[in-house]
Amino acid sequence: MATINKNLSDYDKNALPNAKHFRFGIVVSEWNENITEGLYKGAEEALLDNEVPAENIIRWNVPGSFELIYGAKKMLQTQKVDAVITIGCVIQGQTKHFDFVCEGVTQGIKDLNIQTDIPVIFCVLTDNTMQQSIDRSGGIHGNKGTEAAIAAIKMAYIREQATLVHDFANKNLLTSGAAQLGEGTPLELKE
Ligand SMILES: Nc1c(NC[C@H](O)[C@H](O)[C@H](O)CO)[nH]c(=O)[nH]c1=O
Ligand SMILES: CC(=O)[C@@H](O)COP(=O)(O)O
Repeated sequence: MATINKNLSDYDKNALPNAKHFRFGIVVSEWNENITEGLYKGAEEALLDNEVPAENIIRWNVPGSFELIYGAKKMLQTQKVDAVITIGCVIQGQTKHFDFVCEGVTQGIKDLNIQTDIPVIFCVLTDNTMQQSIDRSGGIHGNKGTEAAIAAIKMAYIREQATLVHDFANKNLLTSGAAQLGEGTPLELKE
């Protein structure tokens, strides 16, 4: 389904996990800041709407979308976050630079998701025109920043649950390799 067939801002709050205890890093590109500020606003509002405390949202700015990769890497290495949202807007110019920036950012953020344990969300518009970017950062098609924040909440939850299951299994494996269910042993949420 293409963006024109769905509103990027639509989500069902009741279908989302509790996000109050999660910390989110948001790395924002300064290129096309009229767009990236709108994307950030959408992401921030969606996190706050889901009761994420303001102090649990850490924002860093970087010069351009290509620097989102390094900014996200240092954010997840140093800020004890449960997910990172990378926000950028790349618009086609006269040269092939657009292709290389878009490919580089896409591959770099993909690599972070493979090489680290923290989900990194791709909120980078790669548009042909400024109008397309306006339409997707709070315009007629909604806000991709909102979509990214909801994805960040869902992925932080998946990471939390996967960690619990992994730790539980490691602590309670029988010689057979089956997980031993202790009598009334509650799963303790990791700090
Ligand atoms: N043209 C756009 C850029 N270009 C700059 C690069 O992202 C990068 O900052 C530079 O090559 C130095 O490493 N960045 C965007 O975010 N959006 C553009 O449209
Ligand atoms: C994505 C870009 O770097 C691009 O907007 C720069 O414009 P140009 O290709 O005209 O140099």
